[in-house]
Amino acid sequence: MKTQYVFDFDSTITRVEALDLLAEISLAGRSDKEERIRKISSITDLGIDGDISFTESLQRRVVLLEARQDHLPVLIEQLRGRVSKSIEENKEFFENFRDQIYIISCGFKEFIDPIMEAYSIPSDRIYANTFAFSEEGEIVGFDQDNYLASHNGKIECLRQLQLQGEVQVIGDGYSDYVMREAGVAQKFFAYTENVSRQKATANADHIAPNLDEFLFVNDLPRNLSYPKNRIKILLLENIHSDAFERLSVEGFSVETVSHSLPEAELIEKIKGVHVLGIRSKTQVTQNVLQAADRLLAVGAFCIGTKQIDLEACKERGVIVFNAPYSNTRSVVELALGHIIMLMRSIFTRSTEMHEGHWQKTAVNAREVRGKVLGIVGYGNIGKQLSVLAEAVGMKVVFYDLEDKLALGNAQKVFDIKDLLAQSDAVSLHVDDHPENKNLIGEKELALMKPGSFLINLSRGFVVDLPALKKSLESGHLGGAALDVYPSEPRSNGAFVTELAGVPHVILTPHIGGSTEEAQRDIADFVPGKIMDYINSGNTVDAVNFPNIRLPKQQNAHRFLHIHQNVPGIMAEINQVLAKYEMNISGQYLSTDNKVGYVITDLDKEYNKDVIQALREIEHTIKFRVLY
Ligand SMILES: NC(=O)c1ccc[n+]([C@@H]2O[C@H](COP(=O)([O-])OP(=O)(O)OC[C@H]3O[C@@H](n4cnc5c(N)ncnc54)[C@H](O)[C@@H]3O)[C@@H](O)[C@H]2O)c1
Ligand SMILES: O=C(O)[C@H](O)COP(=O)(O)O
Repeated sequence: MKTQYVFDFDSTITRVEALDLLAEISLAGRSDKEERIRKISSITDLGIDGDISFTESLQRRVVLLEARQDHLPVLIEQLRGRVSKSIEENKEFFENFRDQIYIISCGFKEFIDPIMEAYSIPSDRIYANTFAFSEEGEIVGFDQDNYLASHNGKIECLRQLQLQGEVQVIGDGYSDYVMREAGVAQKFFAYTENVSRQKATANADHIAPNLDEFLFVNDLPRNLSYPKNRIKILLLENIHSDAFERLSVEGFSVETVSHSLPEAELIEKIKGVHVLGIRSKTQVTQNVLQAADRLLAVGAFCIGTKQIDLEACKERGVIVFNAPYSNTRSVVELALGHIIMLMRSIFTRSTEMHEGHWQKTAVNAREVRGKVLGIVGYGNIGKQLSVLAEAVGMKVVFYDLEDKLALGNAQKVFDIKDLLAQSDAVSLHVDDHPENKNLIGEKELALMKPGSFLINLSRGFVVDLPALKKSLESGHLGGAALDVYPSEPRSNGAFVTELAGVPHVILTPHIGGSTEEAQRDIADFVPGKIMDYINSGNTVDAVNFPNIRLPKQQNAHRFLHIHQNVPGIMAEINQVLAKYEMNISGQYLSTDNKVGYVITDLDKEYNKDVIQALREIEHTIKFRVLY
């Protein structure tokens, strides 16, 4: 016997309560509109939660509505645009299962019928109230004899239908779950895509945040192979709330933690997580990855990615994204600020003022105009700094391991020693490669011009701090500004550094990239990349993986196969596809020396056994089906 699916309408099929919307239309332009709408909404809720009888709720609302027949076409038009997103996306389910679907609603057939007609559900499968009109076309009431106009009317309505087979109710309110409670339905799915009501979720056999989840649980044909709400995303380190917002709106289940987690805690927390979001503090090690049983992607919500074992991620088919430019400008502005503050002895003057001492002097206060700025590491940040420093009149020299185009009037030097010897300020912007440890040590500091300044906003391990302290205390270096340290705390709180208390030293707590603009931009950029990968398989801008931009596919299935790059594997994949007579509409491949990533688009219908066969191919790392 076939399962019968009984859907509620308001706030389930549609995102809104239709009578609330009707009130907006019928009361438009009235001075008491807001007051009446508030009353109607609260009466709606009282009825839905079962706190007053439904008949009473309906009567009171109809009086307040003062609606007319000619308001209904406007309402229907607006409702068409407010169908729940996942219901719209699974229209085919309604078409294919229309003989097993009923709508039982305490709303009104006058607006439900035309909406459901577009979903192939005929009027005779829709059970709802009907309006009563005056001769002038005013809505004056409703058919009081309809079961659905009375308290617990849905129970009686469903009982009268005498449906055979299991009856599943999908709805958001009290009147829906009581059908299961009364024994006329066997299962109740609390539908929370639009509203989550405590009484409904507490009494549900299953909570369905969208129709995809309902279809997945019932193993019914659906638009998405895996519901998005089942994809768990863990965001650590106080990532900007826009990221949470974007990913949640997309339908993913997102959890946030305000700080970084040590390895042991992350090992526990990572289980079942599909996407991990971190910043510069969280170490994604082999051990963490071993525990990560569902991990598909890691998002570094920053520039640096050396905190992540990129190779181990790749070997496990875990794609890593970062935000390579989002905070570049913020770092540059702070670096320039540090340079100016050091040249003018601003922190010394400011400290004196805080201690109640007025010291107006030009000693050790110089303009930056005409001074030489030495930039070590002429990448994204180094280049931007070069441009801004020249704009304030500095002469720029730079040193990079790679051959780089000099911007503006900047001069390339071929040996770091030349840069150190001629610069009034040296600013470090090298990447976080381990070989850069102690790039600036005792020897390099000794080569710097007497009275010059060192600025480090790259990585803490790049500078030998005891050597820097010695150089500053000896009076050789004029001052320093540090934003990064060899060891940084996981969360805000106590911090100790040997540079504390040393004069002419500016210390900032790794805030180069911590501006509202940068963090907002990162929170937009990285989730965009993650969603692109999860939803369509795109790996454009992945840090550790072959990059591939895929075309959008209509009416097709997409198989994503990640494998070790060994000879013959493509042939094997295609043999399997041929064996199962897959009709391939597109195939894309990208490889590097370790892994291969092949994407196959197929016609809608296919033999599901092919999935297992593809998974079983030797050297397969990960396999995913989209749509
Ligand atoms: N303080 C902060 O909040 C903050 C924010 C963002 C980035 N950063 C750090 O800033 C640094 C630079 O970032 P980016 O986006 O410009 O990186 P990038 O990769 O664009 O540039 C780094 C450049 O350094 C060069 N380089 C590496 N080692 C070198 C060496 N030993 N000598 C000379 N050149 C060397 C590389 O060739 C490259 O051109 C990174 O370490 C990054 O982690 C810090
Ligand atoms: O790599 C980076 O972008 C910077 O070091 C900033 O890191 P954060 O996001 O941890 O401040």
